[in-house]
Amino acid sequence: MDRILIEGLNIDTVIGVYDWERTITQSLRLDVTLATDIRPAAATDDLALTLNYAAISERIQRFAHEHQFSLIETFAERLCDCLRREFPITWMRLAVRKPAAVPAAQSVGLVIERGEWPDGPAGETP
Ligand SMILES: Nc1nc2c(c(=O)[nH]1)N=C([C@H](O)[C@@H](O)CO)CN2
Repeated sequence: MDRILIEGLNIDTVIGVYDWERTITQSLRLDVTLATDIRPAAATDDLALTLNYAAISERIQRFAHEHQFSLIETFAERLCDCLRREFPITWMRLAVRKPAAVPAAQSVGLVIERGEWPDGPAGETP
């Protein structure tokens, strides 16, 4: 199965469990993988037949400005729900990194996968 990628998307949002974190915005860095068959769009050169990575990136930025979660877990789960409701995404992987959270670490974060992996050649895995 083909994949559309959005890598290293920086977003600013209110996120964190501590009082001081509720008064500031912090950066998260997102990597998004979206399973799709690119062949209909490639055959017709038509953006409407694929997942528009620009529109999805804008939606992610808007989502980040609209919400103020404590945990990156909640941010990730709710963002996947939102994107899967609004775009024809059958399967996605989302990595959320919070680079400034642990100074001794380059970044901390999580990866989740949601949806059904589309049928494909036997043995193919995400
Ligand atoms: N699994 C998680 N652990 C922690 C989170 C989180 O969102 N998920 N958040 C924090 C604090 O907000 C931290 O980022 C402040 O530096 C701690 N652990």
